[in-house]
Amino acid sequence: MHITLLVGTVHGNATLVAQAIQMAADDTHTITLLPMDGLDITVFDTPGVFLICTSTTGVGDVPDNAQALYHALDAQAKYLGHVRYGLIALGDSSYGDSFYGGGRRFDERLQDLGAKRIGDICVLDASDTMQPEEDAIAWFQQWLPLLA
Ligand SMILES: Cc1cc2nc3c(=O)[nH]c(=O)nc-3n(C[C@H](O)[C@H](O)[C@H](O)COP(=O)(O)O)c2cc1C
Repeated sequence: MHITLLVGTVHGNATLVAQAIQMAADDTHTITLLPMDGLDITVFDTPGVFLICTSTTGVGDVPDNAQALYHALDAQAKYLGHVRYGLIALGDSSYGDSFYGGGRRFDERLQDLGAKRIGDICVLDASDTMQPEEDAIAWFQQWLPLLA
């Protein structure tokens, strides 16, 4: 199965997590890692499933490189009932109510458009883990069988 791994990041933590996931994939899955920069809703026409890996900036906002794609989900809104996705959300619980808000924004908007999230959100809390890559890989190994 093909997985398109969409990465939203400010300082690169989400990219490191995404690269670790890509390295951890077995032979039955191919993963294309795509920084979100400049993407629009047509990326969801790609065959296969999607894995969104995004951090949060500002006060619960999506990273700058994810703004175009996030806003395209409004500006180019269309039914995404064919889309299945997983979500890895980086954040820091010290931000209180805006904790992993960037990931939650994508999750809410994609579900508004009919997309189906597979599995629970993988929340990587900078205040809680020193090993986000390892945590993400452990989540990913549990997530893959849910795609069958
Ligand atoms: C300026 C700034 C604002 C942030 N705002 C939030 C926030 O509102 N909610 C949250 O959960 N994390 C917030 N964070 C924490 C980041 O999401 C977290 O450090 C993450 O690991 C950064 O990943 P990145 O390097 O891929 O952007 C913020 C970090 C910075 C530097």
